[in-house]
Amino acid sequence: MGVEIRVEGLTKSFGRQVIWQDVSLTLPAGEISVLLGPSGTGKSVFLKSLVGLLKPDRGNIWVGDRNLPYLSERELYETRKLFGVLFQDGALFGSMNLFDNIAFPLREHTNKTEAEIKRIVMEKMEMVGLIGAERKLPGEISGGMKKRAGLARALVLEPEILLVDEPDSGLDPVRTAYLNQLIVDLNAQINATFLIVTHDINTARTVPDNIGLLFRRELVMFGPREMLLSSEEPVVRQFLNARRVGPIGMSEEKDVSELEAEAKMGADPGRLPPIPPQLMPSDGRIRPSQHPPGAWLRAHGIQPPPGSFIDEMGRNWIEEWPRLVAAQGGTVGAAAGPGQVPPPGPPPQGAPPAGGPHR
Ligand SMILES: Nc1ncnc2c1ncn2[C@@H]1O[C@H](COP(=O)(O)OP(=O)(O)OP(=O)(O)O)[C@@H](O)[C@H]1O
Repeated sequence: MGVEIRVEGLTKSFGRQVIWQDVSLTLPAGEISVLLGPSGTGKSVFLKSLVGLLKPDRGNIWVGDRNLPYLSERELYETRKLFGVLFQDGALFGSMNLFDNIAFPLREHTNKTEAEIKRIVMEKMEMVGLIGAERKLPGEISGGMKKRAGLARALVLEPEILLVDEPDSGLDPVRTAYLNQLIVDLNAQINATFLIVTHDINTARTVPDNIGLLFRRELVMFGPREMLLSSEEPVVRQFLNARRVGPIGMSEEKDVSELEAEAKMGADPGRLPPIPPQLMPSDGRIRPSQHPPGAWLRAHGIQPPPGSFIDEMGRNWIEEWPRLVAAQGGTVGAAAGPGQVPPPGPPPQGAPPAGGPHR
C-alpha cells in the first residue's frame, strides 16, 4: 500500500551554504508527488536526505513510525529496503548486462535462489517493457531504455516508496511521455508512495497527485495538484506556467530593480491556463490512490479556469468520472481522501481565495 513519509522542519546545509531550511511536507501513502524547483535549489539533496544518503542538520523524516535521521546504521539499512531509487543517470554498472544490473539488489540483499531471481527480474523487465534486452550492456541501449532498466532495478525489492530523480533528463518529449505513462502504470500496479523530481512542466501538470516547489532555500508550497495549478502565488504561477514574468530570474532570483521594471512595464503574468486532466493508467482504470478530478477545488469553493479537465478528445473528466467509478464496481480511487481535502480551517498557504474568480 505504500508508506507515508512525513518531513518536519528539515534543514540541510553544506558548510555555510544553506540548501533549504524548515521544509515540512507529507507524502501521502500510495500517492504520486512531484518536486519542482529551479536548478540548484536542492531537489536531489532532498531525495538523498529522504533515503538517508545525506544527513539533515535538523528536522525529522518519519518513514512510517521510524525517524530516519535518528536511526542506528543497522535500522537505517533495514529502512532503506523500503525504498527504490532511480538516480538521474540510471546509475547502471557499465560492465554488467541489463539482467545482471537489475538482479544486483536481489543478489546483494536477499538469499533468493537464482531461479527466484530470474523470475523476479523477468517480471520487472516485463513491467518496464524491456523483455528481449536482458543481455544488452548499458552502453548499447538508448537513454530511455537506461531509465527503464533503472526503474526495473528500483522495483526488484518490492519498494513501498519509489524516488525518481529527473526521469525526463536527456529524453525527447515522446520518450518522456512514454516514461510518464509507465510511472502512472507502475503506481497503479504497486501502489507505492512515489516522489519524482522533474523539470518537465508537462509531467508536473499531468502526472502527480501532489506538487511541491522549492525556491529561495524554502519549500514555497506543497499540496494537491489542483491547489498548485490554480494558485496565484507568483513563484508557483510562474514556474508551473513556464513564464519569464515573475520572481524567478535567469540565476535563480530576480533582484528588486528587475521586478520593479517588470511592474512598471505592466508585465502581466497572464491568465491561468486550464487544468489538464490527470494522466490515467493505460488500462483506463482509476489508481487506488487517485482522487476525483475537481475534488480539491470543489472542497475549497474554487472555480477552475475555463476548459479545465477536458482532454484532447473533448471529454470532460469531471463528467466521465462517475461512469469510470461505476465501471470499476463503485468503490475505487481515493475518493475525497486526506491528500486532497484538508480538514476544516483556513485555506492552505497560497491557495486562491475561496470562490474567487481566476484572472
Ligand atoms: N555532497 C555535496 N557537498 C557539497 N555541496 C553539495 C553536495 N551535494 C549537492 N551540493 C550542492 O547543493 C546544491 C543543490 O544541489 P542539487 O543537485 O540538489 O540541486 P537540484 O535542485 O537537484 O539541481 P538540478 O535541478 O540542476 O539537478 C548545489 O549548489 C550543489 O552544489
